[in-house]
Amino acid sequence: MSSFHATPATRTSVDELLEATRRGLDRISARDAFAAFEAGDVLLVDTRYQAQRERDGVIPGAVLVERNELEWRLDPRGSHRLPQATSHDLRVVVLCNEGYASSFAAASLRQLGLRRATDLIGGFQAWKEAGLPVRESGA
Ligand SMILES: O=S(=O)([O-])[S-]
Repeated sequence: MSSFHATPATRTSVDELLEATRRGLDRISARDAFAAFEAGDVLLVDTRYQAQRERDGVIPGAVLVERNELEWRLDPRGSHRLPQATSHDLRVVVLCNEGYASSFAAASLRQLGLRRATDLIGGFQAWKEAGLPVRESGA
């Protein structure tokens, strides 16, 4: 009977992977993201879970896309794309709760050709702590 032995070619820790991923992103602070959002220059994409949104609120004007749908909703060539996802030049700022998962998410969008995709440093928590606009989820 044969057995399967997976031998990883390399072993990278998640911290190393995160650091390497972030080298390819020009991450943005909450205040700078807000300014760009106010200027109509970014699409803010909130990938937090519904439970997090219900607990902490949402950013008015941010688009809600759960992480598992992100690539399908943002690919400008995809049949399931958001109406806003019309160009690879779109400046997308992905946010999660604290700004970890969003770095991997933004890197994935870059692989789709969204060359300006990045993520929000500190995530929603940093946004809220900076006193930037938040409203209740569902309000
Ligand atoms: O844990 S997280 O903030 O990266 S979603």
